[in-house]
Amino acid sequence: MPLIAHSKLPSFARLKSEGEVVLSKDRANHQVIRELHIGLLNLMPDAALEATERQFFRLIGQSNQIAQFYLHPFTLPSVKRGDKAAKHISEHYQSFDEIKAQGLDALIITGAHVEQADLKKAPFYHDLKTVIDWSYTNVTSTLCSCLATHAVMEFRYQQKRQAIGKKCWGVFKHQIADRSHPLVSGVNTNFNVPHSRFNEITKQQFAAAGIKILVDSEVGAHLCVSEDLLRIVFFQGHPEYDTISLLKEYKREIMAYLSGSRADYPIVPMHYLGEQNKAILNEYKTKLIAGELDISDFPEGLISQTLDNTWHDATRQIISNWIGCMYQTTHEDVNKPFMDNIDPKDPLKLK
Ligand SMILES: CC(C)(COP(=O)(O)OP(=O)(O)OC[C@H]1O[C@@H](n2cnc3c(N)ncnc32)[C@H](O)[C@@H]1OP(=O)(O)O)[C@@H](O)C(=O)NCCC(=O)NCCSC(=O)CCC(=O)O
Ligand SMILES: N[C@@H](CCO)C(=O)O
Repeated sequence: MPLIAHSKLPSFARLKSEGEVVLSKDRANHQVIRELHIGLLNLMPDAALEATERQFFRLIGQSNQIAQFYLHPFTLPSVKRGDKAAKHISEHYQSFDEIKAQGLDALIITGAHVEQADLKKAPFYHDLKTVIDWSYTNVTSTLCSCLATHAVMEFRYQQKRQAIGKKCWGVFKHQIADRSHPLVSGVNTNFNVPHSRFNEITKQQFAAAGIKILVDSEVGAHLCVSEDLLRIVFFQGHPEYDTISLLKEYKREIMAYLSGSRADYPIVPMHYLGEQNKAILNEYKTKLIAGELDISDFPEGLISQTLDNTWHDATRQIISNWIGCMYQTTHEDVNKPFMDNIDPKDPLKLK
């Protein structure tokens, strides 16, 4: 929530010059206080569909205890679904036409499980492009996660993602590359983010497209913003992941090994597990391969008790900053992206 500079106390000006959100009394008196409407385009596979809803809903809810958020989940009909997920979607999700009629202040687009680099082969390619085109002109800010970042880079900036050659999988150290942007205000200078991907947009590609890198890491850029510094926010990692998400993916890979759909036994996600948990999983592997245990013995319950989460605080702060930046610029009418005095080329007046 922004501070109101209701007196000439020098600290207000000082904080404002440091990038904190400080409103003048006049601006505060005229600000429209209303609820916010945020869309969630959920492209995650069936098994992760509802967990992903909860991850993003939780982050939005925790970002501010006073503002009121209406969340609008939707998906694309071109994503193939099983019966259970299809029922959930038909009962609880809106259609894209309903979303357009409703109007959104902000949109989150999740990642999706598409391993091949060429996004054109994804069944939802054209539908996703339609949503992204609509959102750029109708929504104040769109936050893209992982594959959605790759898709926007291809659709809007002609930068195609590239196969890394192995899976970037684990929890990695990140550093803030530009401490002056309000999206990273109040975030620790170093923090961790989970990644789970076979593909990447390189730092050179972001730079060539005029995209600003705000958070960087040993596995590449994570948090970036479009040239106007707000309208598209890119995550390349999965900062929304639950503590247990990578363990569930690891178990899925062991199941793939057992069924013969992958040749090698998976290595554990990097920098995610302590020594004791690695030892437990190593012993499990030995006994599984020897036929003494099966997949039902996978020690998920035991390991989950001591898994660390070293990314959630930073993610919540970034989401809170994103909501704040969006609220300061969005129009009173949810169907218009910006207030009349806002320049869409520089909505935060940072240039
Ligand atoms: C790994 C699985 C298959 C696990 O699902 P399962 O149904 O097998 O889980 P389970 O062990 O049977 O447990 C079911 C319980 O766990 C919950 N659950 C399921 N998945 C979860 C997750 N990821 N995080 C947290 N909780 C999760 C369910 O809601 C359910 O909770 P209740 O029992 O309480 O209801 C799934 O999470 C999944 O598909 N994850 C992959 C997501 C993904 O593809 N991410 C990468 C995007 S990659 C990208 O964007 C780009 C890729 C690239 O370009 O290379
Ligand atoms: N951006 C608006 C709030 C949303 O209507 C304002 O600051 O008045």
